[in-house]
Amino acid sequence: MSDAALRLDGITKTYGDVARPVEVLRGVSLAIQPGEIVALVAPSGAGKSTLLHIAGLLDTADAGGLEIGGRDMTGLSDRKRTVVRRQEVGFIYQFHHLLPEFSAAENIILPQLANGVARAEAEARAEALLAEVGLQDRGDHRPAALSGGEQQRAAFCRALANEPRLLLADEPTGNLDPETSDRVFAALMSLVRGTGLAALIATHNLELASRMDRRLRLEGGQVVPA
Ligand SMILES: Nc1ncnc2c1ncn2[C@@H]1O[C@H](COP(=O)(O)OP(=O)(O)OP(=O)(O)O)[C@@H](O)[C@H]1O
Repeated sequence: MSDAALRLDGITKTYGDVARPVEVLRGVSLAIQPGEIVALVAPSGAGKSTLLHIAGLLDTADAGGLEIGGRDMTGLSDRKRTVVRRQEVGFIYQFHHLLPEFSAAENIILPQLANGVARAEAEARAEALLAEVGLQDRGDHRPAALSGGEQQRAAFCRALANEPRLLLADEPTGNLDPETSDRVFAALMSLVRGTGLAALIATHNLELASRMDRRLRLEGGQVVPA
């Protein structure tokens, strides 16, 4: 069997101080295989952002094991964590976080340049990704000139720009109206399916969760099948 794209083993995380600890993750274990799209369903405040940030190397756990693509991430230097994050992980947030002063295409090109991709290649990839989500004519527009759904589709392209092994999404359609959310989610699923990468997608929307391969619930600081 191939290595899991993501493996968490007994991850714990507590915020606050000794007098008033907030135990958010109490031993989270999960594995996601390449090509799998997994929903993470959790009530507000259950710790889903904390879990995604740890999985994506944006935060560190207090204890537990973390592997990305079969490689142990515990004990890596900050510099190495940054390199792995840039090369292997794509992030999508509830709000797009596109850079406002750059066009949609530039937002997809820049992370590639930061990763050492040649400009012409980065431009071609941005164009291809934008076309896949129906934004082939909007690459020159800045985020402010795009609708909410278009901004989010551009953000999907940016997350996939460096061909990550793992996609982590935190309520990717959470700020869109139901109809737009539905269309934008379909674009995301088709993009992800086209690449065969592994995805962990947090959502409150049970209908969207039902369209993924598998569902996990984060409850009481632990992850269980939903
Ligand atoms: N830096 C922090 N210091 C103290 N407590 C924190 C910190 N960050 C998060 N928390 C607490 O940890 C818990 C989990 O937060 P987290 O943001 O991971 O939840 P969530 O499931 O993503 O919630 P939501 O769906 O509302 O965004 C919450 O009770 C939150 O108040």
